[in-house]
Amino acid sequence: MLSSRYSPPEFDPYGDARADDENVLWPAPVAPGPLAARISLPGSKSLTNRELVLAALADSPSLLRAPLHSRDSTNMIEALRALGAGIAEQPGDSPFGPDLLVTPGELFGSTTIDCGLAGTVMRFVPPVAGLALGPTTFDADASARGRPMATMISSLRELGVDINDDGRASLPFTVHGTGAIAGGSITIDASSSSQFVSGLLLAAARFDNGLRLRHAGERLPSLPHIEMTIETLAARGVPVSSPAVGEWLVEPGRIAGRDVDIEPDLSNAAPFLVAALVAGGSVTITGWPSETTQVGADLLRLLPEFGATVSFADGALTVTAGDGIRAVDLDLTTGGELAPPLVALAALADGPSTFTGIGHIRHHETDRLAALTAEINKLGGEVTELDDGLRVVPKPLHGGVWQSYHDHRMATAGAILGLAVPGVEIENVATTAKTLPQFTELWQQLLGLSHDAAGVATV
Ligand SMILES: O=C(O)C1=C[C@@H](OP(=O)(O)O)[C@@H](O)[C@H](O)C1
Ligand SMILES: C=C(OP(=O)(O)O)C(=O)O
Repeated sequence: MLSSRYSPPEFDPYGDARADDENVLWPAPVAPGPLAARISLPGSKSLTNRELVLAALADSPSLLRAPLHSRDSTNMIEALRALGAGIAEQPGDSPFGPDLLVTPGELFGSTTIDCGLAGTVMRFVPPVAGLALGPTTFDADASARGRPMATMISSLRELGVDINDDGRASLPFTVHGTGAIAGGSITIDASSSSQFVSGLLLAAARFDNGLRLRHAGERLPSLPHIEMTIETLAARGVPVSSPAVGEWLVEPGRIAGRDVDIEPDLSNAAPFLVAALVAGGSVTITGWPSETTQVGADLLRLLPEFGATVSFADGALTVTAGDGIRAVDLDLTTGGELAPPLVALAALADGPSTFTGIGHIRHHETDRLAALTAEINKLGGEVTELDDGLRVVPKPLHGGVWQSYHDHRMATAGAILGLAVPGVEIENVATTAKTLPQFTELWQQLLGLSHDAAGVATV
């Protein structure tokens, strides 16, 4: 029997309960044998939060079917409600929570918005607040206050929005909305996050003069997420043209309401699929879209590099283990959010691996390069930070406490190692509620385990 220090968090996705609990250790279960699992996952964070913003800015109501219900989506819903959007639950077909009917309303400020830990809330909502009448103050969890915001603050100022940040160029700050944003032509440096580009594009059709946005910087990470923004806009009748690489043009115009099915979160599929390589056997994720802009689709290309076989049939993706885990040399510029599970996998591979193109993940929920290095090395591993990545040399690992740093993907990366390494205990596994409040239950389902009333895994 596993330790009994963990009991499942009581997370109310619509309440203001803080999911994080730093004083709890969750004993990560060791895989009891090769897997034969079929798992369904809740909706995509990136799609849900884009569709919520677009629905709030649209000119008629939208129905979001099978949206994500998690801390990030709750923060987004509360933010948009506070600014005047009507968002009501409606029974739907998803086992993970109700559909959402969004009725756009006149936008008013005079409110405070809690971004929690959500990059999508802190980067997508300030332009909406600029379109609202009255001041809107933005703040976030202490651990997220340091995430880069300077590009968004200076962009909005250049587009004609008054922002008071007391000279910090970071959270907290107040957007003094006047009900309109002039818009125009600006050049930004989005090297630290693609979300600056997405946040500006999502609201740009509502700017008086639209937006000509140019990125001039060392690098542009997470391009699939920008593609996702462009595609969700196109589906609502807003064309985004790209006259040159790193340049986007949005004419002023209406944003249409629409009913939309939210795809399952393919980035949250990563730890479950990776588990097949660690434990052996196979893992199937249901509802896998045949076409998508989600970067999780890259797993079809990436997991075979580690030795897996990937097959797609009847709308489900199956990953089957090969002989062992192969070392890799990967540039993850486009898919930085996939790095934590893949790095954990590499720590169990048959030779040294290198990951590059991910300098920007130092600015995710935590400095993920430092956090992965510290935690894997604490278990006996040998990970070295590079300028823009990590070098991972597999070593025999031992159990120990794995810190999560308020980072859902750090918590799930620890769970991956725990499949193979007895005695790994995850601090604050509840932080997975950021995008997957059902993580521990689904992980037990993955392993064919059940849990008792106290949430302790049993075979
Ligand atoms: O727009 C989005 O939904 C996201 C963009 C990416 O951000 P960065 O470009 O900051 O990596 C990604 O890592 C994040 O999880 C979600
Ligand atoms: C970087 C991530 O989140 P956020 O949307 O808060 O940036 C992530 O989910 O990996």
